[in-house]
Amino acid sequence: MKVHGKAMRSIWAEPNGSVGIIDQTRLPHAFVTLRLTTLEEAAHAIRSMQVRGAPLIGATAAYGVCLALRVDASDGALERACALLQATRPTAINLKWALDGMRRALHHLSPSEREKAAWAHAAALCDEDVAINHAIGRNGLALIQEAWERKGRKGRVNVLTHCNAGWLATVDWGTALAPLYLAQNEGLPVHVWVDETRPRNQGASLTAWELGQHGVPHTLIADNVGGHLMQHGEVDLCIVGTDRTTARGDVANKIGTYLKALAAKDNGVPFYVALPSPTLDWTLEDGVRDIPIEQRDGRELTDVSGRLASGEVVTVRVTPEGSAVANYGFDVTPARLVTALITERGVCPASQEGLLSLFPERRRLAGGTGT
Ligand SMILES: CSC[C@H]1O[C@H](OP(=O)(O)O)[C@H](O)[C@@H]1O
Repeated sequence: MKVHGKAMRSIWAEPNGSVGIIDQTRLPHAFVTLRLTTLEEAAHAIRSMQVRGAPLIGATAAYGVCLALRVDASDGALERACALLQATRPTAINLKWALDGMRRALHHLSPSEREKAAWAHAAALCDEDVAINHAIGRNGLALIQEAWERKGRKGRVNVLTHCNAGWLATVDWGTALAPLYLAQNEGLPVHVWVDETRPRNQGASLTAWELGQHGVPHTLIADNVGGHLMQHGEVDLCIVGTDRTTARGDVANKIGTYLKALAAKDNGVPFYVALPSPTLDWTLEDGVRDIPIEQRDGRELTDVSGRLASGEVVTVRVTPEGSAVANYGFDVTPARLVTALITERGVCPASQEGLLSLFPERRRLAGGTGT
């Protein structure tokens, strides 16, 4: 997507063998890029959320393996790199998907062949992500166009989104926001209600920023406003991302998504999940029971960062000393609350049969290991 008019991706390989990323912890107050040169720097980038978003986490892990193999391309080094990267964050399945893909691409090669093959596989993974997301954009665009027709092509189509499932969460285009970018490019009058998404404020800091860069009309709202807007007919549809979706359509996504889905169900508002196939966990069915939910440092809740009038960015504490803090990063929306899943292969019901209709090659695995 474009940053200050210049087209760029969220991650890229530099000619000197380093990996370029956008430091998302600095947005929206500063646009800073970093160069990762070691496995440890790649792992830190994921752990610290300099990069975040399920697809981008996977891409960063793939490049982290490349950086590791430059130092040591032995079987042991490959396994140690995958283990270190896998341990960075537990919920997004794309991490495991990317690392499993790197292992499959590399384990049969001799150590001397591995680094070159790793860089090629990581690059191909990134290109595949861009193509998947653009296809999700096209499939989601049709839903926005249908909403526009339902409104008699009057006013604007109001879409609510939670957290950041935009191009910053992927290599490019985004998942939940891809349909909005395509709608904007088509001249459809869209408007986005952007949940701020406490405590990390990915909506306020990232979604609002990237929509603004692309000129997409949007309004930032507190996390608890969405239900009120739905009650008053101000939301035509919801589109959110996912970090892991089970074989029967249960959706793990940023904390608070489940509550939005409940409000949408109660008000008859379509609730869509943009789901790239690498984010599907075919080995699980019951997401509430089985998807691991990340718990992060309580300081993400007790402290907030912001920019002073002087331009200095500071961090301040907003809670009393001594209060216990629970910082759950994700929740799981049961499939029954999801109107449909927007995948790169089309839109389907949030169900095992719905997913198998788009991914029939998985039918032989359904009910088996699923991998
Ligand atoms: C397209 S994946 C976006 C997904 O990832 C976010 O989580 P985090 O920012 O903690 O990596 C959030 O759940 C988004 O929906």
